[in-house]
Amino acid sequence: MAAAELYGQGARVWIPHCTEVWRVAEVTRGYREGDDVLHLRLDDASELVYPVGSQLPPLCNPDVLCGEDDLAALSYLHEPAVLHSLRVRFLEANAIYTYCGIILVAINPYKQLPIYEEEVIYAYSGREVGDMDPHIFALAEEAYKQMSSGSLIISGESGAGKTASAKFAMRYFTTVGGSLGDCSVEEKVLASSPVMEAFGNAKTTRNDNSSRFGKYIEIGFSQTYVTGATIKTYLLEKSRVTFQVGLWAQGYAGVPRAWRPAEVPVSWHSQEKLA
Ligand SMILES: Nc1ncnc2c1ncn2[C@@H]1O[C@H](COP(=O)(O)OP(=O)(O)OP(=O)(O)O)[C@@H](O)[C@H]1O
Repeated sequence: MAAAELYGQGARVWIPHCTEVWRVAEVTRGYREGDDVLHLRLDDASELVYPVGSQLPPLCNPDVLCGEDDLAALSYLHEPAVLHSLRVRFLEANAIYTYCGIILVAINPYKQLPIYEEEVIYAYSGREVGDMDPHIFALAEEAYKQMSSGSLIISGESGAGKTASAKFAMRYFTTVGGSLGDCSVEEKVLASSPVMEAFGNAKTTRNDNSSRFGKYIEIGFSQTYVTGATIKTYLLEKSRVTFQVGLWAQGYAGVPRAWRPAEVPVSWHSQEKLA
């Protein structure tokens, strides 16, 4: 569709904003090919002449699509549309999960929500993705069905909730899979998390219980029963190696070399301290 049609009078667009990140504005004078400005009215009724440069601002989706549980259903899929949809779902419906095609986007609610109980697990068991609200259990069910080839890749910035999501998925597998004979296997699998965290986690400014390395967790099944799990660690990010601030300040004096962060020479730390 031509730009003049899309940016006609009354069309709504997103414009960047210094504190709100994106703000909605309405086109007050239809755009014509070659115009170098767009006449807009913001939601507080103030008028704005917006320089379009080489790119027109992103268009808003129709209100009816707001809060859709799959971002792929949006007419316009761009940063402000994604952020707005996730925000509306989170604030208005307390919905922390949203699909984006086969990907599940999760927002860390930083509080316990009543959506992980056993009855919720059984509600998702045997269902197809899309039958129910987006949920980590829906993806876990999908992986459980595929069994031999299913993997869940959980990524996100520090504190996003990767470890928590992995634990919810493990709880799902051990609940729907149960175990054959030795009924404590699933408890052992779940109980491995605190042990791993005792060795491998540390408090950072982003997360009180931040993982220092990635984990590849392989859950073994015999038919549909959980028989055990193996955890391989990987990606020990050097930037994630922690140290005590006091030691930093002393330039690691007296600290064995093996205990110092390897990637930064001690002298650098000393200079940093002096700076
Ligand atoms: N769905 C959730 N419901 C409630 N609390 C959550 C949820 N997801 C994460 N949290 C909480 O948020 C905090 C950070 O989560 P988590 O440790 O899983 O982050 P992470 O992505 O693994 O971080 P890092 O990369 O630093 O290890 C934890 O205290 C966790 O309990």
